[in-house]
Amino acid sequence: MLVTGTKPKMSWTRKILLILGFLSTLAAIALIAVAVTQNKPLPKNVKYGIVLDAGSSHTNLYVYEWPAEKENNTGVVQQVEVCKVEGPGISGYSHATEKAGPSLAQCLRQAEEVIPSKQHQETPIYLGATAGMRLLSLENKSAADKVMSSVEKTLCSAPFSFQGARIISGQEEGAYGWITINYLLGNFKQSGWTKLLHSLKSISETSGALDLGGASTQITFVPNEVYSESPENLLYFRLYGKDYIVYTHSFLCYGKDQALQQKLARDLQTMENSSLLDPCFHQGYQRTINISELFKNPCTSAKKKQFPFSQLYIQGEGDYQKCRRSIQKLFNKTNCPYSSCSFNGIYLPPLQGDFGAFSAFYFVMNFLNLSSEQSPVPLDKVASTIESFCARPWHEVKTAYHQIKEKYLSEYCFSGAYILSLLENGYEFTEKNWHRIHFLGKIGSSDAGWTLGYMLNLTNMISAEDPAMPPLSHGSYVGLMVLCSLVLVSVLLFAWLLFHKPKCLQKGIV
Ligand SMILES: Nc1ccn([C@@H]2O[C@H](COP(=O)(O)OP(=O)(O)OP(=O)(O)O)[C@@H](O)[C@H]2O)c(=O)n1
Ligand SMILES: [Ca+2]
Repeated sequence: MLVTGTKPKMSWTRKILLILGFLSTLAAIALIAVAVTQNKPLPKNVKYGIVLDAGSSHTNLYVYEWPAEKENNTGVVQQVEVCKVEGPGISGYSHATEKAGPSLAQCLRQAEEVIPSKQHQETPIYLGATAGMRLLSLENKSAADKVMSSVEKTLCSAPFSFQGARIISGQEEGAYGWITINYLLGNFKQSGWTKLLHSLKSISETSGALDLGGASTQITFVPNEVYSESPENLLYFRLYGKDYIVYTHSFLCYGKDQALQQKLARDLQTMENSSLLDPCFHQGYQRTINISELFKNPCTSAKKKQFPFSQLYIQGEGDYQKCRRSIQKLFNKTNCPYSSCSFNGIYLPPLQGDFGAFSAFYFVMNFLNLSSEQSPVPLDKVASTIESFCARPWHEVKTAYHQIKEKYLSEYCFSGAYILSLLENGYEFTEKNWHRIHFLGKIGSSDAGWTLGYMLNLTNMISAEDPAMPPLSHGSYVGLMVLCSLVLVSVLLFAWLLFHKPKCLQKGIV
């Protein structure tokens, strides 16, 4: 048979099928291209901010950075640099006030290196002074003013945008510490599905904050119910569309250095000679203290009296139980004008939720290996560890930890005992809720402390209202759209093939 040269004519259905196939491939390619280009990282537009934490024992300078376009989101600001200022805290310059400012110069230079020079002018710089300066203001207001002027002068001459140097209140210190840790832990983040879940279950837990400095200590948390017994301890916040009623109290003179001074001032009251056998220091440890210096301080001045000696000679005894008993006397639990108190007649509502304990709480517990989150140490084990540490003779401790500064090392026994007294006797944490305290130094790359919260607040980076976020991020939205479109096209194609079997797929077609 003769085969003609004409090709078999393509049927209409086959043509449509081919066009549909072509179009759906094109659509799939377009969708994928859009998804890829849309999610390509934009050139980094970073902003910086600097906060100096002028604490009683030392000053730290922190540099924070965040993506400019996301500055009102929660959890986007992170610490990129910390610089420890050499020498004492600024309150230690009361006898040479003009030297307080220049002491910050080295860290300011370090900040200049971290931040690109074209952004120096727009970078805000803040200094907040805490309990050391609060005490100096009480003891010698004019010296305190001169110290603040000196640091202000130095910060003004730095190439950054100076936003103020001030002594912050204990309430602010507590509140900003609480904001910092909850911001870093993502507890304010309530967008999309988590928000829905939270509103269904009405859960919106924040973490309490425990800060222990050299001169003051703060406790801040959201109580279970609104107790209006002591309004001065309550703060009202609206953050990311949610209201918070926060309890806070700052105990001036109950930082760990001032607590030691208070203890020594008490011990002196009953001494007949200048030598003190101190159970809170290791056996074999010796220290000499100038008595007039000890009583200059507002935390001890009420106990000032005439002594027949001018120096106090401390001899370590290394007896934890005795040490705890002597520290206990610092917490007056006898009268409470409210339904419940911590100590010294200060209102404390029932403890609620988890607590992040930072600064010296962390330094001390971390040194004693008692801060592990993986294997939390129960309260009785914590006490026995501190007891055995206190019982070790000083020469042995010094050899074992020769790399640690003697000032810190010699006081870890006292500090461990003081922390347990403050938490157990002061705030009444028990064996039952001890596991709710988490000793933390950093959260991610940022130090736990009041500075980040302070900057977030002053730069208006925390919005009062929820930034009305869609339930899905942009990337997940595009990805999901691509996936759904592909599934839809395939299903349609398959269905069409099934019900309108084109001739080309039918048997017998050549
Ligand atoms: N590795 C470290 C670092 C500090 N410290 C001690 O921790 C206390 C200070 O802690 P910090 O939080 O830095 O206090 P300040 O901010 O200086 O004091 P305040 O907040 O009261 O103004 C001081 O007694 C210091 O000697 C310590 O034992 N071990
Ligand atoms: Ca501090």
